[in-house]
Amino acid sequence: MTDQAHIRNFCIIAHIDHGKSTLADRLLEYTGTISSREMTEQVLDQMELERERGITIKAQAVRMLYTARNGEQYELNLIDTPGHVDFTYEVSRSLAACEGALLVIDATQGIEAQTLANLYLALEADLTIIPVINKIDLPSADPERVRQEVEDVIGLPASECLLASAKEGIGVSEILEAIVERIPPPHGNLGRPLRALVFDSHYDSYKGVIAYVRIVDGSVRVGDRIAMMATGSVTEVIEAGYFQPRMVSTQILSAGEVGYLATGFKNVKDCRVGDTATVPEVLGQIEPLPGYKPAKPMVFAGFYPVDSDDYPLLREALERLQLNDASLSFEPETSAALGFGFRCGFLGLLHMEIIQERLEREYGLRILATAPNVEYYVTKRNGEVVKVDNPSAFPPPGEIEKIEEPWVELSIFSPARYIGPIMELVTARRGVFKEMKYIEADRVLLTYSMPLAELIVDFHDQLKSRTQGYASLDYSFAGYREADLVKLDILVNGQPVDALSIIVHRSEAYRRGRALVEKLHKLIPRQLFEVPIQAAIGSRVIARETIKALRKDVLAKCYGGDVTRKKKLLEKQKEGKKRMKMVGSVEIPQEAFMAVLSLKEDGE
Ligand SMILES: Nc1nc2c(ncn2[C@@H]2O[C@H](COP(=O)(O)OP(=O)(O)OP(=O)(O)O)[C@@H](O)[C@H]2O)c(=O)[nH]1
Repeated sequence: MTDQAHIRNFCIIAHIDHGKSTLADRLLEYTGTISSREMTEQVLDQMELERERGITIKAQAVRMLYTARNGEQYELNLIDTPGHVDFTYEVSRSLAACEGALLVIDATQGIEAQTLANLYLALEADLTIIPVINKIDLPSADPERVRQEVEDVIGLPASECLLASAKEGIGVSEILEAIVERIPPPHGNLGRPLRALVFDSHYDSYKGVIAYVRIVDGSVRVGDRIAMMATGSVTEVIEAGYFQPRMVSTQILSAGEVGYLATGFKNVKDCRVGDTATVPEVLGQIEPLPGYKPAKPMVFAGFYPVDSDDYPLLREALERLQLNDASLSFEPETSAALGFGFRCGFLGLLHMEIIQERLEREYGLRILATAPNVEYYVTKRNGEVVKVDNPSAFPPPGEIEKIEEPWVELSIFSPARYIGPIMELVTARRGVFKEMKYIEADRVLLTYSMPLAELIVDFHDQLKSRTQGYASLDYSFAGYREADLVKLDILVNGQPVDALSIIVHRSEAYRRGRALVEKLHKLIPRQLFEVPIQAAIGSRVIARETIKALRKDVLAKCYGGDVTRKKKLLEKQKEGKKRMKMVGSVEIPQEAFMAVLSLKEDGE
């Protein structure tokens, strides 16, 4: 147990790729927490997937011991924060466990959308900010320009910026000194009943749910009974400790400290991020720590096993992933076209991709995913309000009084020369311009409101391609607004394919219907008979294409001679079949279900 005056709790916030993980590694190395021999590429990014994608998904905490220039030893707790907009809430809870933050900015790039988004979160949490200008070793680094940016945009004195190269280890000891000198120690009340903030949790098959906690008041010992204030769940602490970076168990964690508690809970739902752990005796008598929000999925998609025998396995896999991920939701759904599957809810598109990849990689499942959509509030003529997270479940048009859809507030950072193309893109997506601010002579911050549904349809890729990769973006949920939306149905061979239905703005319906039908015409392979593809609103067909019947046998062109070639062709066909679904008598490939996602490319 360390006295609070000798504890510093901090995190590192940065835009993606500005060097957060590399700097964390250097700090661990410099403080001897981990020797360079033990050093794996990036200690804090544990999951294989994270490493491959170069992003951090789960927040973690590492304790370092550092002897400062004043001769005293400090316990420095570094809390890692997730680096993607889908995980803003998790970031905010990690920040709430700290008193200070290193704000890492790439000396060649300057401030980006997430630099600011994270900074605002840190300021909301009242953190002391230490700006660190990283990558000064690069020839294109311009630390003076970034220093000025920090002063002009963020409002911190340019003189407070530290210069560093995480890669070369330059500036690391100055950063550690600044952490001790500038970040205030925690001021918890040791004499009060326990209040501990859960800033992350994960499920361990031996120890149950491991909660990552910041002890705000009081203390907790192994064997103590604890209660979660939001969920009301009660358990006994099986083990307590901290990460260095491996788990080190201790008997007690006390006010100001950061560590883990093995709770024995069987599901992270009992121990949610943002909840407050206390002692059961005071439940209902003391205030929980502020800021708890139950995770709310924003993006929904149907997941169907390609092989319908895999349905029970898919359920089991989703259940297991959910043990570890309270923001993943799923419930069974049946599609006339795709059979039995699940409607899953995610925080955002990246979250969805991660889950799909894990199902395939860790559970060997082949999944057919429908195009993602948002959740609508539909008010019916009879006054009833229904939440609809699946386009095929939309009430018939005659029953609908009004429809509301989620909006986001969007900020985009870009060189000024791309303002035109960005404006065009956002306007085409029903975005509403709010504000433009010049950061420097040639860089702007543009703010818009936009429907979330428009953002999840390849917006990010479009933005990148229109700005040659220079623009960065961030968004936050900004409530529901009424919209004139219609359901677009797709009929293949005269049969409506429920999993291909999408919700679109009325003014866009014709264009989108046309584009979708054309795309499907290219994606659905020819069959032995003619297949009409139609787009319809209600019973009105607005677009049609016809896939001609297949006449020749694929093998015919091999003239029977080349056996290896024949084999290859058959292999290829088999490969293609893997992700096909028979819908009525027509085979539809996975790409067809995702076609709606890339529709805008051609249209705009
Ligand atoms: N030249 C140079 N490269 C650096 C420096 N710091 C980090 N990098 C490189 O920049 C890239 C991104 O660094 P990371 O540490 O993974 O960045 P990050 O901010 O953790 O990225 P996310 O985990 O995606 O948020 C890597 O290729 C690093 O090797 C530096 O000081 N100098």
